[in-house]
Amino acid sequence: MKIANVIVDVPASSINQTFDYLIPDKYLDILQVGMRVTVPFGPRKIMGFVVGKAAQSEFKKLREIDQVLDLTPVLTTELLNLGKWVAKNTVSFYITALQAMLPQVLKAQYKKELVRDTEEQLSEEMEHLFAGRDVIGYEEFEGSTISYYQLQKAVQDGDIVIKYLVHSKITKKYVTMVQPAKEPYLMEEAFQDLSKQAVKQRELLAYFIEKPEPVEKKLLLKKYQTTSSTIKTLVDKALLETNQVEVYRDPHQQQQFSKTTALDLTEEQKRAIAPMKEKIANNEHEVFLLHGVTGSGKTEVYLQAIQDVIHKGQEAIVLVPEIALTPQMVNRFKGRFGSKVAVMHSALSAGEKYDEWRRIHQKEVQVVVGARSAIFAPFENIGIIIIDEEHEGTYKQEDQPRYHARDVAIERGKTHHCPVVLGSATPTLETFARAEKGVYQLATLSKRTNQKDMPKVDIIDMRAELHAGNRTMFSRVLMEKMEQCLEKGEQIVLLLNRRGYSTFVMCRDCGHVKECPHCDIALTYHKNTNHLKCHYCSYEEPMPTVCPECESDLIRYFGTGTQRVEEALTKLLPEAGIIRMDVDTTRRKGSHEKLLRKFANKEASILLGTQMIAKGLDFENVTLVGVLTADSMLHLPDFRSSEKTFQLLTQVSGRAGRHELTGEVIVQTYTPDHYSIELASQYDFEGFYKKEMATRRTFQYPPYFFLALITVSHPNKVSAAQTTSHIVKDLLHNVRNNTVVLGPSPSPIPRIKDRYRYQCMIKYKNEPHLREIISSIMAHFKEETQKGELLITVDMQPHHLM
Ligand SMILES: Nc1ncnc2c1ncn2[C@@H]1O[C@H](COP(=O)(O)OP(=O)(O)OP(=O)(O)O)[C@@H](O)[C@H]1O
Ligand SMILES: [Zn+2]
Ligand SMILES: [Zn+2]
Repeated sequence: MKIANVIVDVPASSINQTFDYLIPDKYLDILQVGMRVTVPFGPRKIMGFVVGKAAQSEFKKLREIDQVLDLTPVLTTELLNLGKWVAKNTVSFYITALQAMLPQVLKAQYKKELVRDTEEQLSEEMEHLFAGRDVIGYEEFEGSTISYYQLQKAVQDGDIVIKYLVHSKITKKYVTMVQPAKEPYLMEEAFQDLSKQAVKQRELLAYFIEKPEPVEKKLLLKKYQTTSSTIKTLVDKALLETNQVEVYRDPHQQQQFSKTTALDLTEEQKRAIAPMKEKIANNEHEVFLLHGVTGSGKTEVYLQAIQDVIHKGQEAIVLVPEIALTPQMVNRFKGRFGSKVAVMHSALSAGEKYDEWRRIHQKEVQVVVGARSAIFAPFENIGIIIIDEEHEGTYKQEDQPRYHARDVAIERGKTHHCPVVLGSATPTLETFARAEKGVYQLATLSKRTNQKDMPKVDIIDMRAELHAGNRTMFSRVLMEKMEQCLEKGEQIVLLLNRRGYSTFVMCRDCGHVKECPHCDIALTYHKNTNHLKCHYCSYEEPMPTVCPECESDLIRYFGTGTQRVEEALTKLLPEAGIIRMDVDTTRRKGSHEKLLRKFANKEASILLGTQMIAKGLDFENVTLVGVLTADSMLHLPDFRSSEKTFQLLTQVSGRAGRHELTGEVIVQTYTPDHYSIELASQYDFEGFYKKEMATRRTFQYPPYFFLALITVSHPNKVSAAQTTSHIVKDLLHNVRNNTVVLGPSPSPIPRIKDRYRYQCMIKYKNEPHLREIISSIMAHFKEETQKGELLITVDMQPHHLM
């Protein structure tokens, strides 16, 4: 097999095919599928992945692979296939999909070194190469006569470890360890021989006679108040030896994890977990929906299912939404499984992410807890995949490749013959519908583990407040409750949902919101033209000056930021400490955690924040939850706005009364009788599901129809519009009769970075060749897109329609 099929890193064109390269002799024995290589491509050298090997090529004049970057594959065959699947499903490039599976640092060039990892004698040539050192540069090996195959063998035997030294600032951390070089009795002898004046040397020897184990040099020096030269003297006398040991940057190093053990499950939990355990035991794939109210003990179910998987020697992937990946959450997994757990989330530095990835790659851990991209963890024997809060939008990647982690999870679950558990108090309609149909198996937890009822929710009509002369953003009831709460020394969570502010227009007198007559979706206010527009069907009208319902002139788009709320609150309740959590206060690394810790330590009574405070938090002293404006999301130009409102209200209500103290929730709104608010206040998921499903059916939205969104952007507005209408025409030619093609219409954000954006939406029920159709339409514009002016992006199953 002298030929390698390589996918090259050129995503700018339509290059989705492999290129053949000759494998130079020196790499013949070692090159494996899944390794990264550099290859000549035109005048340049670029990176690529080896995705196959062959004995022959249909091409005559092949160029040679330049360098092989890995000695062990970074992508398994499963991941290579998965990459193909992702590329196909999301209509993106294979190379882009492969890149998405690797940590940032493996997408770049890096330097390597060889680290000796055994005390045993290496082969003669190897000993010669290392020449008494523990670490040597990879170039030294390449300059030697030792073959790649010999090296690979030594690596496989665990005698030598290859470490990546990344060019950028991301480097590994080493510490120097000191240990005795001789048997204890010989050390004793040496101690006796030492002159009495050599106080420090004697102290160090005495230490190692007592404790003949490696110790970190830094600690040793500190303990005995001495310098490196003392150690060096003893090393020169062959009494001590030092070596470099790599330490993984453990982001959770500082924290203590108190060990937990499995709780006795409640009857409901037992019933929920039983079929999962069965599937795990039998290596069978199945998708479960674990539908459990907030505080019903879903996490305990995950933990005990994972326990089974670990027992079997298999691995588990747990996905958690980014913002819920708090120390609290991590502790629950580390507390149960200790060092078997790797954590992957975006707050880690690139180096830390790489370290965690490598711990997975080297099978040093069996569980990974992480945000979206952790779904690509390079495990090879997966026993369960869990997606907590499965309804969360962050599981959809909003960038190429636009995959949904849930889809990838199910695909991997099939390959590994293992169960996939989707957990949520408020599953998406798509998921719940599948569970109802029996495509997924439903497991329900209907009660809180503390045996308490869900906290009572009061809906406050803010229009009535206004009419009663209260122009603040806090209703009288909320003020009163907050004061009572503070008197009792209990804590408050206040949610200000900022998403969507100032895009929709509402009458402050009657709560009327302008909606599109054809789509039942709020119109978006366009400041530059002073018009209201619908982004689904392009309908538009001028911004009204008075409310069409009640003729009040208080119709406007309004905005309230967390900062303003904080200021107002400080004036009203000067004695209450307030912690504000929003994008501004959590930008710095670790600040999110710090703020939560402060709140947990009761350094403040009120936690005020955006939706990032709605998830996963579990504070026993929180008895009051206030939602300042429940409607703010309701009128976004998004068919999921009711669903998102219902989810958010349910989640945030779930933060109250999770332990001994009884909780209470106040929801302020201008539209108190909107079904998503009403039903959320009654914790009536099924009621909401039925109502919302009917709406979706009427307006032809998921889960009844699938969506695909094509966005075209171009610096020239006319070109963008024309290309889009060209695409619409092409689509209409090719799709089935019951498929709806909408557009061209301007994107909700009509211009980004001086590019004009138009979109076309496809609503379809069954269109088996849609991806091919779209691909071929895109190929039609290949020349233009290659020039860089025109950009066409495809989002299959879009989550946001921006
Ligand atoms: N079988 C059990 N017996 C006693 N306590 C339990 C049991 N299972 C879970 N708990 C406790 O109940 C509380 C709520 O459980 P958990 O946080 O797992 O619920 P959840 O459904 O994941 O909640 P949320 O969706 O709100 O995050 C936790 O403090 C947990 O330790
Ligand atoms: Zn009005
Ligand atoms: Zn419309």
